[in-house]
Amino acid sequence: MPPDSSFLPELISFLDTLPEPHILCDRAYRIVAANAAYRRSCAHGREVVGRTCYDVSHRYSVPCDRAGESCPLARSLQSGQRERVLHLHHTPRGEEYVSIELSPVRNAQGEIAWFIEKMEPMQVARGVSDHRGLVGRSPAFQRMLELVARVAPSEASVLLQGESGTGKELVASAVHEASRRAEGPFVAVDCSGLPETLFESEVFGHERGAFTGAVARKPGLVEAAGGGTLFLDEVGDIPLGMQVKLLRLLETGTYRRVGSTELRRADIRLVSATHRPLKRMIADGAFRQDLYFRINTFPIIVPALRDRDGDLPLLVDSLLERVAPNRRLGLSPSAMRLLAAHAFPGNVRELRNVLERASLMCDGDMIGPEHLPEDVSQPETDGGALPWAEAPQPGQGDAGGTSLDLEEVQRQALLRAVRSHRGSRSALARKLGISERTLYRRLKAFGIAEDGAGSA
Ligand SMILES: Nc1ncnc2c1ncn2[C@@H]1O[C@H](COP(=O)(O)OP(=O)(O)OP(=O)(O)O)[C@@H](O)[C@H]1O
Repeated sequence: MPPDSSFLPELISFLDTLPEPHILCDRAYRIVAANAAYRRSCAHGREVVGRTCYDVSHRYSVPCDRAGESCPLARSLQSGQRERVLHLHHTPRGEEYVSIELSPVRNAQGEIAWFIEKMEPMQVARGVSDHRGLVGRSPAFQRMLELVARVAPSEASVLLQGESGTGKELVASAVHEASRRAEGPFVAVDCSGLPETLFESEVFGHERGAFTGAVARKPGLVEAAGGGTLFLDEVGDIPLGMQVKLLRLLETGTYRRVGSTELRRADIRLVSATHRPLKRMIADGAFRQDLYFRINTFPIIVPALRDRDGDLPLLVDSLLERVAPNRRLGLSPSAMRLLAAHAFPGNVRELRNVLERASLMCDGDMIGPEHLPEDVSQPETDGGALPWAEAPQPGQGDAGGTSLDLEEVQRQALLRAVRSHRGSRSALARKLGISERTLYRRLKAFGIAEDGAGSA
């Protein structure tokens, strides 16, 4: 029986009033109508009615789930309810990430006959080379981005976990940009560099005369982030004494400036990040469990570069645009092969450093193996490239869960790097794509001496 379409004119005229792009599809994936917002921002003069959604958005000849992607329509047919996914869509502006919400519409017999598809372009990430923001298209990257798209519109506290240099700060700002607070400020605090007393006055502010040197009243970072997002980087480094104050802020939404009794109301959304194993720190008494639950409403693992299959060429193009914006630099196939064989323990930050150095070494337009640093261009002889494959991989082995594995991988890799390195500490830091201060901190945290002493 053909679906009852008598109510379609009313439905289409309702869709026309909605500000976001919407299309109406039938069960055979055919587009029955597109609203004014879709025609304005997505169609650009192309006729889409009568064509299938997979043809228009993906240029596929078969539905997405038969082309290896998740299809919200098939999922909605199965679940009988609303479904959301993130897809890379072909648009007149090139390929874009689009957050799709698909709602089934039932006919008089109660059967699903139509689907309303709402599409919201996600501006914070690109699947093609770009000179700013997050880029990537690997499955691991898309899984992470889908979580960002899901959580961003809410007020939930987000905890980003991942190795150093994976782009946690960029992901935090993507959460902010895709949220309702995007017009407000994004304030980042590096918790690793702040001793306890300074932390309190920096974060909560202080009154004049609150302590020696407090010559004027100063608003804190919580106040500066009002109406926006507060990003606590390296949250695992917050001293225990301060953790309780942060917990109180999150539980009551209020705080006091140092030296003041006045209770002030905070208007922030919290995003935190760490490369440290918080669960193990809780067991060791170094991190409060109650605070952990407060900051970790929505955990997101930011994948390591080695887990982002196929993203390397895209990242290389984007980062070359960033490090040498006025040149049209490319990579020779042999240089690309060397990069692909390298383990990148310092992740995207290390890749960026390698490319920045190569761009300075290369006078022409083509970066070759000779322009790459030795540990990348001569992996076998150097021994400095970190043997990640030999280290325990996240998810393998012991009972501590993801964060414990992550820490063990990092410890092992650092130990090997220190033992095989023949040079200064600053050279090692450069090679790993981290600052000397961060290297020092890591060595201390992992109990590794500078000569590589420490249990394997
Ligand atoms: N997906 C990505 N696309 C483009 N650039 C990226 C991406 N991920 C990381 N970068 C770049 O890599 C560098 C490191 O990123 P970022 O500082 O956000 O890492 P991090 O995980 O916060 O590091 P840390 O743990 O040491 O603070 C930055 O220059 C950032 O622009």
